[in-house]
Amino acid sequence: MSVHELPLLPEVSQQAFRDAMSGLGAAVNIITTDGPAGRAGFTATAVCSVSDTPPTLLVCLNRNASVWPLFRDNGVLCVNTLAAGQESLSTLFGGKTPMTERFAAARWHTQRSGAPLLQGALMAFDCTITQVVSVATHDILFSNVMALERHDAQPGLMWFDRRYHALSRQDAR
Ligand SMILES: NC(=O)C1=CN([C@@H]2O[C@H](COP(=O)(O)OP(=O)(O)OC[C@H]3O[C@@H](n4cnc5c(N)ncnc54)[C@H](O)[C@@H]3O)[C@@H](O)[C@H]2O)C=CC1
Ligand SMILES: Cc1cc2nc3c(=O)[nH]c(=O)nc-3n(C[C@H](O)[C@H](O)[C@H](O)COP(=O)(O)O)c2cc1C
Repeated sequence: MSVHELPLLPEVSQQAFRDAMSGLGAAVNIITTDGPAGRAGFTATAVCSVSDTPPTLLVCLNRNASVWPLFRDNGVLCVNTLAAGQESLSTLFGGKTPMTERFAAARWHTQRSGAPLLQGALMAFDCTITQVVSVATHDILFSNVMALERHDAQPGLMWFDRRYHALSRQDAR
């Protein structure tokens, strides 16, 4: 049977999709930017490795987010992967909190792109945005990694089943 002959099925609802996606565990990241448009950051689990040559990752950003125009205009970002114990930062950057309040809760420095790197993050990927593809409600920000910082002796942080879980290295057998 070709794809054109498949019977018409009812659409998968937004809620059914979200419920199913809640079963895909993911790392928790704070994505930051800075530049002519100003400083901004948001929490994201939709982050993925794309290629190692050149080192490329992607971040999915909802175009309705208040931070969206700042990422578009600055053209740089940093993926700060959170460690266990940094859950409150994730909540702060994932809500409706004013930007100054979000950044006041931690210490930051810069590397090559000028985007803020979080002191004490598990990993920081300092990037230039190389390509933006709009799909449905989100923009996919393809980004070239220009510099890296690692502090990965700490336990990791996962978002799974709509809550945080600490992930220790000893569990990985
Ligand atoms: N990719 C995204 O834009 C994500 C957005 N969120 C936002 O964080 C808040 C809390 O999320 P949860 O507690 O996990 O419960 P939830 O029921 O809103 O989401 C469950 C799962 O569905 C997916 N999801 C949620 N909203 C989405 C969106 N607008 N576009 C694409 N995928 C989406 C994510 O994988 C998420 O973990 C919600 O406001 C949600 O919209 C959370 C995770 C990813
Ligand atoms: C655990 C978690 C994961 C999230 N992942 C994403 C994501 O991958 N992409 C996205 O656009 N928004 C994601 N969000 C929502 C954004 O963090 C939120 O919309 C952002 O802080 C902008 O909010 P604002 O419009 O109030 O500034 C996530 C939120 C939480 C709590």
